[in-house]
Amino acid sequence: MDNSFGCCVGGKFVVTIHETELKEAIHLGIEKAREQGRPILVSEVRKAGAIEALCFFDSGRTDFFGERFYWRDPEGGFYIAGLGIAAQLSSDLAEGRFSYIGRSWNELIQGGIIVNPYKEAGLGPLMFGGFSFDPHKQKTALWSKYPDSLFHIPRFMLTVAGGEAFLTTNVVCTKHDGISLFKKVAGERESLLKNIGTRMDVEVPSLKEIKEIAAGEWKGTVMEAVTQLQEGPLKKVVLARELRLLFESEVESGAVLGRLELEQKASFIFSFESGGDSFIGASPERLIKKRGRSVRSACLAGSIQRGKTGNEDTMLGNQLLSDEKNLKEHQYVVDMIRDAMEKTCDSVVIPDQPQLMKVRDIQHLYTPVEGIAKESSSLLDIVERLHPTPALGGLPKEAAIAKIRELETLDRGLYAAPIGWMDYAGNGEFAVAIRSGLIQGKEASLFAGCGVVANSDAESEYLETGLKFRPMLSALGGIKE
Ligand SMILES: C=C(O[C@H]1C=CC=C(C(=O)O)[C@@H]1O)C(=O)O
Ligand SMILES: [Mg+2]
Repeated sequence: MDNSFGCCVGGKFVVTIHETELKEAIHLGIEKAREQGRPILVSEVRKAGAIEALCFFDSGRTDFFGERFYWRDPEGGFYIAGLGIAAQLSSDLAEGRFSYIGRSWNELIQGGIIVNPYKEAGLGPLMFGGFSFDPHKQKTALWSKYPDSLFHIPRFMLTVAGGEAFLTTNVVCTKHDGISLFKKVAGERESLLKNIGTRMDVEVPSLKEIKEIAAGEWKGTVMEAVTQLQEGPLKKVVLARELRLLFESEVESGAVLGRLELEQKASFIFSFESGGDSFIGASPERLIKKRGRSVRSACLAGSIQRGKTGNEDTMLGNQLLSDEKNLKEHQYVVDMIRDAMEKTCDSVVIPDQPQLMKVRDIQHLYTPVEGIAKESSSLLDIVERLHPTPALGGLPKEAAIAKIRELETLDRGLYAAPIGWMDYAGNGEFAVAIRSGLIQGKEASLFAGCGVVANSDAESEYLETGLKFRPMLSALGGIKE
């Protein structure tokens, strides 16, 4: 199989650099840091010519390995790629973690010097990262590189929006810095931009082995959950399992992202590196998008396979639209999201009936949600209200999380959790990090779960999780077609 993907087209990229603005801004930043006795964030945005986001990501492969992130939205027109860490917000707090990160972010950007003449969201100072699924769950070594809340403010970031590319440079100035800080950052930027467009094709290495982690035990857990769901008061609980993959050599996330981009056109594509590990995925599920006060969310739950022919696919879709078990699984999500959105929004619009969302490997029941957020509701306030929706946790929320903590052997880490970004104006977007995996050198863990309700069948749920592994398995060369 040919696993190679070229990512840069056109060969030559010209980026015009006017250093004066960054130089002046850093100079001012250092002065301000001395006056105020605290660090000052400096951020400069400029147009970047025709650079592809994945190309930019790949060009940081050596110098910024372990400090990169990548994001593409499902509409396909918006990309961000970050290299290096200008600042980091992290915490293992379990209670109040969303507001802690929100406060830390506001402190960091407060009084910052921002040179950004453009109107687009996702430029200038921006934090990218995520929150673990359940900060109360006992941690294992699997997720040791990711604190429960982890956000990076990149040194360099490429944003592609509305067909144009923008380069952001972020620097935190302290009272101890001098003008050598500018020289250092400008030098890094110059060598970064020189590297773009000269990358070699990267390949996903051969897959040696796929280990199913405790599949039999997992089915037993589903049956146990079904018994408890029949007794009430729990209505739904989402249970997940893991595959562990072994490769011939180290997996380069740029190669995996290239394949996900081609294969999963209707999904969010993301990657978030920390300490040498890389959390990566292709999620079809939006948690929340915010632009100004306009917000969008999605109810996504209830699943069936894709058909081999157009007719079969339509038939399966119709079957899903009228299947009692899946409709129930879906309705719990709609009810909870409506409630969470009504608490944080002035108005909310949700259609009465679900429609189908078809992605390459699976089809889902899908209900879009739109609203106007209250003046006082920040993006993170809404994330906190929504996470986890019953598509990832269950219903009632707290009881379901506690049940997962008790029954599931998997350490979910960032799987099924909010991953995304927020800029300095409060715009941003979080997806639910499903159809995902954690790459660790020559190994990777993949995760998939399913909504268990009182009339679930363990074998069908097992097969459904099999479908949900496919996006990552395929990108990693684990599906021979
Ligand atoms: C928990 C996952 O999917 C959720 C999203 C869509 C459909 C789901 C379902 O039908 O069970 C799940 O709730 C996963 O992919 O790991
Ligand atoms: Mg399901």
